[in-house]
Amino acid sequence: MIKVYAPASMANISVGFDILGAAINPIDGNMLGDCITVETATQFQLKNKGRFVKKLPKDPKLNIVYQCWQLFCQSIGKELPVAMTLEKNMPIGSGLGSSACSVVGALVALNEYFEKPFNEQQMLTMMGELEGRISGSVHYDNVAPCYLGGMQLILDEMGIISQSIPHFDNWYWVMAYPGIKVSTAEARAILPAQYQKQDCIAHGRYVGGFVHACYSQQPKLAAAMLKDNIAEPYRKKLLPHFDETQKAVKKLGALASGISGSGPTIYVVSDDLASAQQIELWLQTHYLQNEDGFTHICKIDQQGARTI
Ligand SMILES: Nc1ncnc2c1ncn2[C@@H]1O[C@H](COP(=O)(O)OP(=O)(O)O)[C@@H](O)[C@H]1O
Ligand SMILES: N[C@@H](CCOP(=O)(O)O)C(=O)O
Repeated sequence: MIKVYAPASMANISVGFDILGAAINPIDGNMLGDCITVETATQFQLKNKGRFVKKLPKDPKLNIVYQCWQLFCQSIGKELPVAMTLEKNMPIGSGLGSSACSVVGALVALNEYFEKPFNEQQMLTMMGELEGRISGSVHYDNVAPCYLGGMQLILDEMGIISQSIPHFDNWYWVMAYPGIKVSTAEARAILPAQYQKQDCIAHGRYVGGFVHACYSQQPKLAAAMLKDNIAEPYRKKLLPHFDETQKAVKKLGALASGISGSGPTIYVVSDDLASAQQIELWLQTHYLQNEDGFTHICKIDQQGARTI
């Protein structure tokens, strides 16, 4: 039997729409991600369990884990009789890469079970295709960090889909999921088809500046560059009182804040644990909308998907 844990991820990180993402890990030891097991069977079976199992599609063939198995079998050229179990611990439509957790967990578990028929690039290509089926277009900024860990910059050139870039070890990422759903496909559909020249120039400056600041280890500059002029102006209306929340966390010492993925989770950066804890408390009281909501103080997860 193989069991794989696939961690939550925050895509975009404000500056890198579709090209930047990081895997995250709560510092209190909680496992924020899906788990998938693969076992021997005489015919294919898929069982679902976990806190968010009720939010999965009713039709089992629409479960992305089933589609992972199908694509894996097609790519290998034969039907593989296995029993898979999805532990759906991640809320769907949360901005924490829930579908990526299932995609990466399922493909890594299958690849491990069958003694690695596919290499890293082949795996990432399959992951991107499956993520694209869900959101309407291929984007690797959740699957790459979830699979490989760390902060990943999507390159998609010369056969290289993604590579990791340095980050700041002392940064805490306070994540707050309010408990409401935002569909990634819908949050992509509301974005403009074209952008003004000055917006493209500013965007290049922000993402280039952030990557430069990460490499040269200038945390203040990096935090100042965490600006989103591509998605945030159009998506913030989907989140509860976003502008007020940003102002409030800034007063509590936040270095930066923004939308995680397509939302409604927000991330807040702090380099001080006491301030991160105060921010978390404020978010628990003011940002969460129902009992499904939660907060976690996280660090960037270096490992990515792993057998447990
Ligand atoms: N195993 C799965 N985990 C998460 N979503 C799934 C899964 N299987 C199918 N889906 C569908 O994929 C879509 C995921 O929605 P999306 O807004 O992209 O969520 P997220 O951004 O959290 O990945 C939903 O329509 C959901 O029903
Ligand atoms: N770059 C994508 C990321 C979506 O992340 P998710 O966690 O909301 O699925 C986008 O912004 O559309």
